[in-house]
Amino acid sequence: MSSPDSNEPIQTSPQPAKISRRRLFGAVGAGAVIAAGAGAAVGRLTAPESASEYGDVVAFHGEHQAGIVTPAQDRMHFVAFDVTTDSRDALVALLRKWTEMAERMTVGEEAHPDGAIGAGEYKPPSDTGEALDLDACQLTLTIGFGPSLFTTPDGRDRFGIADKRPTALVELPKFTGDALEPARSGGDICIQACANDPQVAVHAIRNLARVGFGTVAVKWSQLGFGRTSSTSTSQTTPRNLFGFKDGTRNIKAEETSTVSDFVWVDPKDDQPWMGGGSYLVARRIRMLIEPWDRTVLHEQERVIGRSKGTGAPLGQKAEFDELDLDSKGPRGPLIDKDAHVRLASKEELGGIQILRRGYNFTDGSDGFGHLDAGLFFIAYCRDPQKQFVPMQQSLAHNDAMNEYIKHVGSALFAVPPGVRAGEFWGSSLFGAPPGPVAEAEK
Ligand SMILES: C=CC1=C(C)c2cc3[nH]c(cc4nc(cc5[nH]c(cc1n2)c(C)c5CCC(=O)O)C(CCC(=O)O)=C4C)c(C)c3C=C
Ligand SMILES: [Fe+2]
Repeated sequence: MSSPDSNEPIQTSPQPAKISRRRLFGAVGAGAVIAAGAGAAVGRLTAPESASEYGDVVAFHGEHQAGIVTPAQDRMHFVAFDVTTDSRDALVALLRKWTEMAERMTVGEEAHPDGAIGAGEYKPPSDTGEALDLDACQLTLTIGFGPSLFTTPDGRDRFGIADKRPTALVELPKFTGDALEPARSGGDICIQACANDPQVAVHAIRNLARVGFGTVAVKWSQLGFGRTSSTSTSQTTPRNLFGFKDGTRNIKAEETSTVSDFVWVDPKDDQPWMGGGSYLVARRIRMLIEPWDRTVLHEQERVIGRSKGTGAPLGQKAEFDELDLDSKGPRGPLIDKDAHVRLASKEELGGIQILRRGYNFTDGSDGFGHLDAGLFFIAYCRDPQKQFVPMQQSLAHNDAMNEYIKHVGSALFAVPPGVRAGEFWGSSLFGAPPGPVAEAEK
């Protein structure tokens, strides 16, 4: 068992008991107590491989927010909000309330104590109810703050935090080939919900959005399935919608010094309130599935730079063999000059790395008979301007994959450090002392 203040992944019992929201209903309070009381796991090294493990709980409290290096779950619901008030007090009250709700939902409780049925027949229920009977399913909720929260596009400092905006938190530059849709880009606040059951992730976002009425409005949201990265060495590498293993050379939680160098912000980097936090880059990348599906296997593998079956780098045998960027094959370099893995590799980028945590998406078809599908790319980095930007510049200019993809949405958020008992999401930014959650409207 981990301490309640740690969200470091830890080894847990192999078969944690299933916990039902109903059984938990009204029985216990804080996450740690629930985890212990129900015999559930608090964080784990291995990804769940079956429904029987869906009772797992990932600790909400800790030095860092959960949902970054904690093992990537199978499903995601991501939302970006606009803040619709100019009142700092209203915003802080909402962040406090959201924190309290997140503490509850991540251990499998209803969003509020009286929940879906407890407030009586003559009040709208304070929990929407669709996750009743479902377990925590490793739900993680991760919050981030966009550049526009600090200064509005017309230059206003609505919440008195303009001087706390980190230098790294500026809009991403336009990259070659970008076809960004404003309605799928930006946002003042984001919340990433990941879980092993889509209904649990959707329930969490729905209930957070619901209590935000009058303070925030949903700007855009995205559902994702089939994680496209591993964030732990114990997870098998999943496949993306091009059919390739994705995440083989991702940063893994167990590589602690790489994680410190490339994921967590040091308090001395810039703004001390961001110490222990990170930056989240989100890109909705449409994958042009039909042309890809008509492309011969040899070309698909050349574009990626890896074998489709094994995931091995071209010229190698096994998935985790080293990339050989120097050797020549019969028709030129083993891994082409414009292969995706070459251009995104630390070897070609002066040592730069990022932590990827994206999801596949399919949003029906586009009206022309084409699948509207792709990769909802999420990266966490210590400084997006020094990591994501040069990497994406290199890919945007030269990547052979560009023929088959289109970036249609983009956003950047500062992800504050983790929450400790008595704190709330963003308390290091807003400097407000710990206190009870204001009883806001339900
Ligand atoms: C700016 C960063 C990246 C974007 C955008 C991106 C899009 C993208 N990637 C794939 C599929 C694969 N990517 C793979 C490796 C890989 N990709 C990035 C970065 C971006 N990808 C990095 C840093 C790496 C690792 C490079 C290395 O060091 O080897 C792979 C290979 C397997 C792996 O290592 O993960 C695949 C496959 C798609 C389909 C896509 C956009 C739709
Ligand atoms: Fe990639």
